[in-house]
Amino acid sequence: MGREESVKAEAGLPLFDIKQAKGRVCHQLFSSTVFFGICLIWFYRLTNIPGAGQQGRMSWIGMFISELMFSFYWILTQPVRWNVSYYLPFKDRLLHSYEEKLPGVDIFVCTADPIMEPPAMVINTILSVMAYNYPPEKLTIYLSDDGGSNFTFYALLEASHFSKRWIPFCRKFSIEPRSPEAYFSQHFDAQNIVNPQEWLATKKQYEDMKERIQAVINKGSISEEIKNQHKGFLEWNHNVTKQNHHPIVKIVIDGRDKKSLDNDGIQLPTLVYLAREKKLNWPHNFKAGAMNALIRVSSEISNGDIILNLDCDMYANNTDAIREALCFFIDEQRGHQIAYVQHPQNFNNIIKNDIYANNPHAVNKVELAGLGGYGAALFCGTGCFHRRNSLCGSKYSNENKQVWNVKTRKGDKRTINELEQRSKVLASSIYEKGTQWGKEMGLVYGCPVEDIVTGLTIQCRGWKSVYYNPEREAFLGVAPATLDICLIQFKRWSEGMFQIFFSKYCPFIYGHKKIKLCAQMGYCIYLLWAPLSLPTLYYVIVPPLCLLQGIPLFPKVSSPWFIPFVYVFLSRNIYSIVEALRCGSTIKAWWNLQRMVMIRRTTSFFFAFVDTIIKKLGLSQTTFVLTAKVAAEDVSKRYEQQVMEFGSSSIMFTLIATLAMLNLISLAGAAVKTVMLVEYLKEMERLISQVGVCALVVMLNAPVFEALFLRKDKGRLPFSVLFKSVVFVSLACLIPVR
Ligand SMILES: O=c1ccn([C@@H]2O[C@H](COP(=O)(O)OP(=O)(O)O[C@H]3O[C@H](CO)[C@@H](O)[C@H](O)[C@H]3O)[C@@H](O)[C@H]2O)c(=O)[nH]1
Ligand SMILES: [Mn+2]
Repeated sequence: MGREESVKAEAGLPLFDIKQAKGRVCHQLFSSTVFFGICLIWFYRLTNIPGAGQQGRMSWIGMFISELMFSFYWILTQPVRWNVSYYLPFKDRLLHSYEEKLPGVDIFVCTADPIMEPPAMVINTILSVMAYNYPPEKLTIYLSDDGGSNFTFYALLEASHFSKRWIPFCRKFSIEPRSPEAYFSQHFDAQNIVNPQEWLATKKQYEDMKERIQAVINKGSISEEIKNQHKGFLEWNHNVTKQNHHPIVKIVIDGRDKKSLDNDGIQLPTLVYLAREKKLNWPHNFKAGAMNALIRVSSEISNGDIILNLDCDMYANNTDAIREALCFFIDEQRGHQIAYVQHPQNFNNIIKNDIYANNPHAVNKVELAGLGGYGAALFCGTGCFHRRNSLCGSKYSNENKQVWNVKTRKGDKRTINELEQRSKVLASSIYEKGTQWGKEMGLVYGCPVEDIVTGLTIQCRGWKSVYYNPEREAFLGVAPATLDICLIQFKRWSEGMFQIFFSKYCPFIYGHKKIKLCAQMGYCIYLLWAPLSLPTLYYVIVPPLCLLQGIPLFPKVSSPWFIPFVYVFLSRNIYSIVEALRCGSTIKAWWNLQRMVMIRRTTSFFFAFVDTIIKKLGLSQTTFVLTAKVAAEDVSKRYEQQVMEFGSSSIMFTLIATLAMLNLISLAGAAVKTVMLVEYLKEMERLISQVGVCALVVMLNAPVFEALFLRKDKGRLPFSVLFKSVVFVSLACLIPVR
């Protein structure tokens, strides 16, 4: 077949395929046996409540309620596991038949603080997306700087110069990934470098640039010499602070300009710097506000039909990612239903065995893929391609097939100044007053997980969404490298999600008849993280207390009722190990995950639960605690060595230590009593399950004990935490258990 003919033959073919994972029926059968076991446990709990006045009655009822909550949560996690689906794009078909019809793509990169998100990191993300394999005249990149920092602006200018060398270099040698930092930090075999001279020169230019940026930041101000190079610096008079400044919009590279060429004479993509206006005491709605300003400003400047949004640490790791994502949107049969294509969040700093469980293998490969199977992939805030229309609030309609806008910016005759002036109006803080922005239009305001709630509203307007998890990760970011940061991040997430559950957006109500019941349940796997803290806390507090006082909470080992408990416990855990291994995890990583799950639930989720209630009562306001993307040298070193980082006496750490100590002391107490008291020994057959539960908690907490007793480095738990935890545990042991 000649090219012409093959183009014709391919024109009508689907651009993507959906494959369902095998074993659905098997899984359902397995789920039903576990469910049967759960029912037996309920029955046992109900029929064996200690009588009024008997010791342990309240504790028993508490166990029953906790187990009910666990069971209910487990039920929520099942439907997604029956519908795991994989989406496969055919980018070659796109290449052959649609090259001229490619739509404009606008890429948004968000940053918010030049200290926690170093400009050198931000521009690596920018450079990686500028070098995408996509027609540059159809590509526009926007950097939203909520930090309003001239350092970030300066770094962006530097990046715009370096891109002239970087993009042709990437093209010529087809290099991957296209973030210079990530590329040059790979291990290279000298023989494999095609052109060592050019390679070295590019590397040198990159490193010089990095040094210049670092020098400016170290100095703490920008020299007059640099300021004279670009009139954009004039925007930063001494009134500009992070929280308070006028809107700044600068078109750094204008793709229409005949002079904006790279070193090979090829057009550069358009590059825009934006710092939306901020005023003290005026809500700016954090990232959601930044995204909405980006949507408006970009509609003025380039108005690409497709929007890719990225956090500043998420560099592009696959040059063809745009083309792959486009397959889903452009497909002639099903493409018009799709609002967004979400990629999983992957990180390039995951260490062996992943001590903080930053890479949730089973979530990425099973749960999210299962939700995707119901057409309700979550929007996770970064690594997501959107259809501009649907993000702006339009409803899905079967009739309106999108006509893609294939025009480039070339036809736009407005001057840069006109564009910037108009954009400033759109980026001013009063612009949204009295409009539907943050409600029906753009990202939804008022929630720390603006992404999840926005995704849900889009689906409830009739759109479908795709979860796409390609073999080669499309984006890689920076995962938290200390326990503290992890827990704060999970607190923000769990709090935001629980807020959604309690708001008018609760999937069971808001999504009723709009998304599938199984998808509503799937959403609640995450939305109900916070309340899951309660039964977990119960399970790590009450059994050890009861053990100390010799009150049994589980059936005897010889009783037939012991079987459902063992079955549910073993089947759940063996299943979860198998699932993790199949998703590419390791046993050690799985074990670390169990520890992190326990710690998150008893700290982050618990504080999130409390804070959500306080907020519901109107006592405080929504906040967004930014995740730091850099760590001190010794901290990073301990991270590399897989040593947990504590190093402070935060209230979360005190809670972790207290719970660990409680279980340890209770175990020790039980051991002493077994040896000393004959009656206690007789009860052992009924207490042994509790010994098991406590022992498990103690084993999971091994790194906590190490940090309390053994370590000498700065990341250990301070003595004050040990002291407080012992006091709390002693007090707890004095409480009479009912
Ligand atoms: O006022 C703000 C606060 C944050 N950001 C940006 O939002 C992104 C995410 O912030 P980060 O601190 O990295 O939060 P993470 O916990 O890593 O973010 C996850 O969770 C967020 C919701 O809680 C989502 O918005 C993110 O996309 C998702 O990666 C970053 O690029 C920030 O620069 C802003 O632009 N303005
Ligand atoms: Mn992040």
